Amino acid sequence: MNKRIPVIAANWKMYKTKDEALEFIFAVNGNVPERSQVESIICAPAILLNLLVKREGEHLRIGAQNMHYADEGAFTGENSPAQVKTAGADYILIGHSERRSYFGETDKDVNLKMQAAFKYDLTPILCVGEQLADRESHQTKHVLDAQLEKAFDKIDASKAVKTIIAYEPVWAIGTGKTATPEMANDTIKEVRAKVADLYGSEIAQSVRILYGGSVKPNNIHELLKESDIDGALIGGAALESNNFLVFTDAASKK
Ligand SMILES: O=C(CO)COP(=O)(O)O
Repeated sequence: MNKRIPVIAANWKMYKTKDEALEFIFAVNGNVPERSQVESIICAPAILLNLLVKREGEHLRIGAQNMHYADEGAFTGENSPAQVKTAGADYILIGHSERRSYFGETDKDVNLKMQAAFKYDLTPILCVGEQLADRESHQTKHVLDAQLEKAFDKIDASKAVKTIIAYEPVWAIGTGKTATPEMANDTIKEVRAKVADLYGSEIAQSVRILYGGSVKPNNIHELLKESDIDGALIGGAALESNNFLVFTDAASKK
């Protein structure tokens, strides 16, 4: 089995002005580990993509947070996959729980975006996660399996293996409640088992699966010690350049 290269992805959500984005990128560029050690990614608002791409150093990469699945069309306010790609982004967040809950994104939309990502050679960071009520009623596995099955519909194995999956329990996002490292690892093992179900164990062992939800500089090390946690997708704490470097440094030691 090849070693899975850890991934640290910042999800900036709707934060940072142009000047704040520039300040961040100048602070981290040149200080992130080599890409052979860690994939360091900033998922930025679409309007900042090009600005950041122009300044990304050798080892930092830029991703978008959302796109439409259509090639083009009359969809006011949306960005197409080709626009994201030609802005220079390499990654695309798909199915973040905030997109699902505030913007009505369905599993069908998620699947169409997955297909569009591969069509335009963007690496998807596919977000899945259960609500608190799902966990309390022991439905976590059922909910995650359904999200994964639908997201990977019509995606062949050669593409699936390139997908980065982010397991983000919805109850842990922005709440300060982190899943314990053991709980996160156990659930990520279930996610990996579902990928094995869909594509076989070799592919499941190669796919990177991240944890997301209230990751902070003081819990990243514990999380990364777990066998199946291949990195993190981080919101609030990754808005600080110093923290981002703590995260990428921690991942370089995995
Ligand atoms: O939604 C998240 C990353 O996509 C997690 O956000 P927080 O790290 O702020 O909890």
